Amino acid sequence: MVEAGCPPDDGAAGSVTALAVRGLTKTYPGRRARGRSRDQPAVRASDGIALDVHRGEIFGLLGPNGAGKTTLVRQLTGLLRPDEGSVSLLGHDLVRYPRRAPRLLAYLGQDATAIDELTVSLAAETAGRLRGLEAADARRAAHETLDELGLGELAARPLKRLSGGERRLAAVGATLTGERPVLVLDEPTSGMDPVARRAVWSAIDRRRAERGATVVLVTHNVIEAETVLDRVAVLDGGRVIACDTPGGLKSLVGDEVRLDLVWREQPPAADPALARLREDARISGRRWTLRLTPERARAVVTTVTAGPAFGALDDFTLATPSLEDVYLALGGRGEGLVKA
Ligand SMILES: Nc1ncnc2c1ncn2[C@@H]1O[C@H](COP(=O)(O)OP(=O)(O)OP(=O)(O)O)[C@@H](O)[C@H]1O
Repeated sequence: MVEAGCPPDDGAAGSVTALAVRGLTKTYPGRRARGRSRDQPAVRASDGIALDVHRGEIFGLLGPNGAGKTTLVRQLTGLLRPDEGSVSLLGHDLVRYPRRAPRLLAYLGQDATAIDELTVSLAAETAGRLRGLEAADARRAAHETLDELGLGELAARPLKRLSGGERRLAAVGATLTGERPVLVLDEPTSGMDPVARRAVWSAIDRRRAERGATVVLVTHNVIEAETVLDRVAVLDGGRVIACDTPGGLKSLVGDEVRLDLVWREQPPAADPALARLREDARISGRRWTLRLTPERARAVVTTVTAGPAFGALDDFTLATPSLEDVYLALGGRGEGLVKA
């Protein structure tokens, strides 16, 4: 049975709670349509969310488009008022005192157009100043962060003249300049190439390792979620449908392995073994994805590689469960979780 929430856990002995969320509920009101278009119904984007994030933890929010991740983080950062529920960050009640949030956390939203006119270095320096650094210290801190992220060469360029990935990296640079005990990052690496992504993950990890920062992070990227996060809450329809370590979540799907069969064109229709497999497969274009016990997977591989189907097969892979498999096993819609 999967818990519908991520309540206090006793797993991390001696851990201190940095963020405690209880009963968080938010409904966006519906709109009456003018003219001929249809009315927009109200959307319950947070539906009784409970979470605890420990100090020094990198905690992920994973889920498909529209699951309610951004709505949740905007409430965690004091930017959006919940209808009901509580948010306690480092002991501060952020529903009652939302203006305390900027002193406690650095937030990277989904789009950071407000700093588009600034140069990369001025954006970071300004962020440092806003976080209370003296001018010289802000300049030094900005310089260090930009170096750390490999942004030195772009320092004098205005953000609006950068590529999408570069701009996102510059926004991360501004978010990480000047210390805050908590980082809340909404898809920090979206649009970035692998080098930039690695720089971002190292920079985040360094803040946790050297300064004990707590990180709450929204991501669509399943691979990232598996490698950098200590715990993950999977959201769907405004609810936490699972919450655990990546390893703990994977154990929900038992020892099943995933078999992907990619066909050149169409698999041989007359093969009865394939007809049975087709019933169990998730089919996407030429790809069939099956979740099987290791024994059955071995038998299927033997059948398709030894039989007449082999000639029609372009590629096949066997893999241990990923968080994407967990998500599908939990009954999610299986869309919007990107593998990269
Ligand atoms: N300002 C708004 N007014 C009305 N509905 C909204 C508003 N913002 C979000 N929603 C709806 O609330 C739900 C949750 O949206 P939210 O942006 O929190 O999802 P998300 O998980 O962050 O999605 P994505 O991965 O696409 O960024 C969606 O159904 C969305 O359409």
